[in-house]
Amino acid sequence: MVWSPADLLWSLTNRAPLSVFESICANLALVFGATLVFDQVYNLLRGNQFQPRGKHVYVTGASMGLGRAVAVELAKQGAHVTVVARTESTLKETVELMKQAAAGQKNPIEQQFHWVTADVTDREQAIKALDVASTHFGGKVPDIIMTCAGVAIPKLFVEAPVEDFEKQMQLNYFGTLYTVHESVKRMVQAGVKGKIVITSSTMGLVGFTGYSSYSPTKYALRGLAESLRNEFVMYGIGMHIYYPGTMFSPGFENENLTKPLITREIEGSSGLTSVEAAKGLLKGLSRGIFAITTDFDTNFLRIAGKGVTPSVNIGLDYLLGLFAPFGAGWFMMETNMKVKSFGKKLLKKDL
Ligand SMILES: NC(=O)C1=CN([C@@H]2O[C@H](COP(=O)(O)OP(=O)(O)OC[C@H]3O[C@@H](n4cnc5c(N)ncnc54)[C@H](OP(=O)(O)O)[C@@H]3O)[C@@H](O)[C@H]2O)C=CC1
Ligand SMILES: CCCCCCCCCCCCCCCC(=O)[C@@H](N)CO
Repeated sequence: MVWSPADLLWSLTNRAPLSVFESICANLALVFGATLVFDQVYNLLRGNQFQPRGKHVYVTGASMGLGRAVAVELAKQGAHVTVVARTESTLKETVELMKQAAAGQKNPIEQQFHWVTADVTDREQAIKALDVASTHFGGKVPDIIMTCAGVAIPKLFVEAPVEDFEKQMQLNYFGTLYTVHESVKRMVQAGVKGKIVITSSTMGLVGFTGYSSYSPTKYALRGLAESLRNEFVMYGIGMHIYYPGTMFSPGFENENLTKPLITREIEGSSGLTSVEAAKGLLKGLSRGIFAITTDFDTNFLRIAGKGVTPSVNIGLDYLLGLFAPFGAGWFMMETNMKVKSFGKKLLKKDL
């Protein structure tokens, strides 16, 4: 095997040739190392792909949780931000937090912070909110749209009313769609090469007990993002999708009220604060990543189910992808076992 890159390098040391096994390992290590270096160099050459300073960013679901944290981080980075949700009082709080965050900047610019109340599941309200947000900028559509509004109502399938399925699809999918559709139409018309960032979930990459009404809404967003990423190439509009894992937010506290114990057991207790998640999301955007993750498990699931989604790091994704089936198989077996024993207790009979 003296012809392979690793063998050639090794031969420079004048030691006994590598065995076939050693050679394979060494070559894999070389590819692995090379992709890491390539990724760093590529990122350096490409530069920062997300510069919100002086841009107008429109954030839905920004009265608390992830959306609020994103808005505050953007304020720190010098963006003009319009925050949208249904509750005036908490939106005003977000505006205050943004002002405080912006005040701490090194080279502050004159920034605008606005709030608009709207129920984004109502198409007319969603469109009107965009109009209102634009009025402060001479009628110009925002440069960057980030949709964070969403809800989870975890329950066992047979205990969940059909209304739960409808409600979550209406907010998570259509609530996102209405805003994205209207804003992109305006961007195209005005020739704005903007960016769209939508929020899915780990549950947009995997499904398990308790999330039958939620997971499909987040998978739907994946389909939307995948289609639009390709379509927007013709306009120079950037499309991104964020797959957060657990975030300790007001929404999370709320969903835990209905969450079956088995669902908690499967999902575990680790998670990020909304601020950590928001920072991770913005970092992913600055690297120009299409499918953004901020935790190990979700990144693993992204790689395991990659299909024809653009890579984060081609070599690394491919290498980790070699191991993905083992992790996925393990997770599936473990989860099946957990659910089976949960079922025995619940139904008090053998399944
Ligand atoms: N927390 C988690 O563990 C995870 C969350 N996600 C997703 O991340 C996103 C943010 O989650 P999180 O921060 O926990 O959510 P929160 O419930 O904490 O916040 C949700 C935000 O959306 C707004 N909102 C809710 N309904 C509407 C509506 N009809 N119209 C307009 N705004 C609305 C809320 O404000 P108001 O009530 O005032 O309208 C609030 O600002 C969601 O899409 C969620 O599905 C994904 C993975 C994990
Ligand atoms: C090597 C093993 C790899 C497989 C790991 C799979 C782990 C799954 C953990 C799922 C955590 C759920 C997070 C999202 C929850 C969510 O979206 C709701 N909380 C919404 O608010």
